[in-house]
Amino acid sequence: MENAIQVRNLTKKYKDFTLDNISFTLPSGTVMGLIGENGAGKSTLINAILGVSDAEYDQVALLGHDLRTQTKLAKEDVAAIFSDSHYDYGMTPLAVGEMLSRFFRNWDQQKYLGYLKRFHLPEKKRLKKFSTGMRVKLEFAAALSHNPKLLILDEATSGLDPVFRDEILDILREFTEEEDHAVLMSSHITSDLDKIADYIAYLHEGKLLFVKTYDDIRDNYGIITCGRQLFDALSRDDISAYRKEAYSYKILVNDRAKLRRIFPDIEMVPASVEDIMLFYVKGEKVK
Ligand SMILES: Nc1ncnc2c1ncn2[C@@H]1O[C@H](COP(=O)(O)OP(=O)(O)OP(=O)(O)O)[C@@H](O)[C@H]1O
Repeated sequence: MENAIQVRNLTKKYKDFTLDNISFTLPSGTVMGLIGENGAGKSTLINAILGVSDAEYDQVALLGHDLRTQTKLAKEDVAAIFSDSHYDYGMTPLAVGEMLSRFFRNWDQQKYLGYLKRFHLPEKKRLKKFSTGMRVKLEFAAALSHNPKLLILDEATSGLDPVFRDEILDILREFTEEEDHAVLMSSHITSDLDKIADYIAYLHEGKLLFVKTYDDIRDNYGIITCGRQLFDALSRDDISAYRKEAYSYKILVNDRAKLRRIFPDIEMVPASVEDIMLFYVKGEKVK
């Protein structure tokens, strides 16, 4: 299987922030959710991968093409969607389609008109009269109609209502059924990622804390609630992060089965992606 995205040792420095030596791979045919608190560096990473902002790196390859030496090829089959439209607000959807048909060799006008209808977007209304959600829907219609192989979404779904978000998740699921397609999506709506992500990449304060399969997270992470005695008895290696409460500890662990073997009576529940974020941001870190 080819990789849709390959990033090796990417660093981007701002005055007060460093995106620090990021490496990861997104295999084709899969969806990766990029999570992290506000200011963690998600947009900075996405912009660097798209070549929108410059960054230092050993390698960035999109759909097998090197971003530095094969820039045009690398970007050709990539579509990026953000949380608002980047088209001129004086344009209508038809004018946007007309413009894009000249720009993209794979433009599919019938598909585009189909999406406008499906998303209830008036063909001849100017974008300035659209709501933000409608403009983002237009971005999806446009992005999907030039038949990209890699979709990169930066908080693209956050302003959308739950019904349409659900429809978009269905569309993304269909999209990645093609084995040479892939999606990288940053989102604060972790329940969406629960429904669709094959991989979760977690950025925290400019560092990539982990890239794990969703199944690994679901099957192995857990939260233990216990007193001081058990907290002290646990190996530090088994504690990802913890929170001290009035009379107990809440501990994020990443190997439920192992702890269940050692402490059969332990009070432990599975941890969601959101739980993991909360522990890393608000909890004490052991490692
Ligand atoms: N052009 C810039 N110049 C200086 N600093 C910047 C610039 N763009 C972003 N930053 C800083 O980089 C850090 C990461 O910002 P970024 O937008 O990548 O975070 P994010 O994870 O996408 O956050 P959010 O969830 O709020 O969208 C922040 O501290 C931000 O202030």
